[in-house]
Order: sequence, then structure tokens, then C-alpha cells
Amino acid sequence: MIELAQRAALLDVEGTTSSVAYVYDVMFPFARRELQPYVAQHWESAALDPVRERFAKEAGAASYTEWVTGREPQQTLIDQAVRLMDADVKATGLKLLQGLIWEAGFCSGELHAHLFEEVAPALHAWRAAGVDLRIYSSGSVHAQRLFFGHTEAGDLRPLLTGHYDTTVGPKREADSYAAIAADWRLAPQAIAFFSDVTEELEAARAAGLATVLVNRPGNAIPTPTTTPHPKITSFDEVVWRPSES
Ligand SMILES: CSCCC(=O)C(=O)COP(=O)(O)O
Ligand SMILES: [Mg+2]
Repeated sequence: MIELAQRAALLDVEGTTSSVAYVYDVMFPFARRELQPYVAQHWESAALDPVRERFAKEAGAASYTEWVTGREPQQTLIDQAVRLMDADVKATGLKLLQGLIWEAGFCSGELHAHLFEEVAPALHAWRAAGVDLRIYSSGSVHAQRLFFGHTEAGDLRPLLTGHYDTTVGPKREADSYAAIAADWRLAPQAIAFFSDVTEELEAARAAGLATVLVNRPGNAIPTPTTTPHPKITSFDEVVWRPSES
């Protein structure tokens, strides 16, 4: 058991609330399968504008027009998305695009977000104990809302007061956590960040957040034996004793 004095919990998704396998074996293949038809069908839609802009920026181009000059625009975007997926790069542009593609899957019922079995009851209990809950994931905010709106345990969005993705900054940089605390209007010390990735926890700790290393079955990243972060294997191991300060 670990005791936490914070009044807010910031939660990673993959490897923390939910299995890596669900993301890699179900969600990513769905996005790969639907990539070409989605882009073809929505090419004229403004929903793709932020995706086009991000892809261009992340490729080092000054604008989308500059990025695709001399190439077929739709295929250029599709090819880049495939390259990023093949290399397992959690680029913000790709994450924006995947979130758009997953919408149809979650809305049709083909996708149901996995949660480790104690997560939904634990989050209900944490909220009842007065803990403010937000998500910080590489998955886009749109994807996060779909994910928590369509979990195996039902719609958990009412439990969450906010969502952050990598548009706030990379998960392995301390400034991202400082920006989240500022947006949340909380002192960094009032927030406990839960993740399976040590580099993310180090960044959060550098920004002043409390940290918890979550070790779940199937996590790809080996859990270090010595770590300054308290370790849990289940949210049931957390006891909240929020201080007034
Ligand atoms: C919550 S949407 C799907 C998850 C996803 O795309 C992803 O990359 C998860 O990364 P995380 O930062 O939650 O480990
Ligand atoms: Mg994770």
C-alpha cells in the first residue's frame, strides 16, 4: 500500500489504466486498416487541417503546401503515417489522425477500451474521496474522450475533469508537467502522476509532481529494480490522505 497526500491524480493510459496489448493489438491495427479509406473520405474536411499542419511541422516544413510540393498530397500524408506507425513514433500529428480514425470504431461498437479490472471502481472511489482526476496520454484528447467514453466498464468521462495530450508538450519533458499544473491551477506538489514509463515519471518529478510507477502485466518496459518512485501493481494499493495545503 502507498499513501498519497495529493489532491489530484494525473493518469497515463497505455500500461497504466489499460493494457499495452489492447493499444498495440486492437487500436493500432484498426487505425492502420482504416487509414487510407478515412483519409480519402475526409480529405476535404477541415477535421484534417490540424493533422496536415502537424505532419508538415514535424517533417520540418514551413507549411503543409511546402511539405507536399511536387508530390501527391493525400498519398504523401498516408505514406508518412505508415512510416510513423512502422517506427512506432508517438508523433502528435499521427496521434491526431489516429484519434479521428478511431471515432468510427468506438461509435460502432467495434472498439471497447480495455481497463484493468480495478480501474473503474478505484476511480469512482478516488473521486468520492475528493481526488481530482485528469488524463495525460500520447493519444490525442479526442482519442482519450472516445476511449474513456467507451470502456468495458462504461462511460467514465464524468469522473474526469480534464485531458492533456502532447500538444501541451512531450511526456518526457518537465516543462509539460509544469504547463499541466499551471493549466489545472494547482501547485505541482498537489498532483500525483501515474505512469509505467520511468522517463515520464522522471520528467514529472523534476517539475515537482509526486510520482507512482505502475507495473502492469504485459508492460513492455522493464520495471527498474531501484527507483525513487513508489511502485504499485493495482490502483487498489493507493490510499489517499489529501492534505489541506
Ligand atoms: C488514449 S488513446 C490510445 C492510446 C495511444 O494512442 C497511446 O499512444 C497511448 O500512449 P500513453 O501515453 O497513454 O502511454
Ligand atoms: Mg504508458
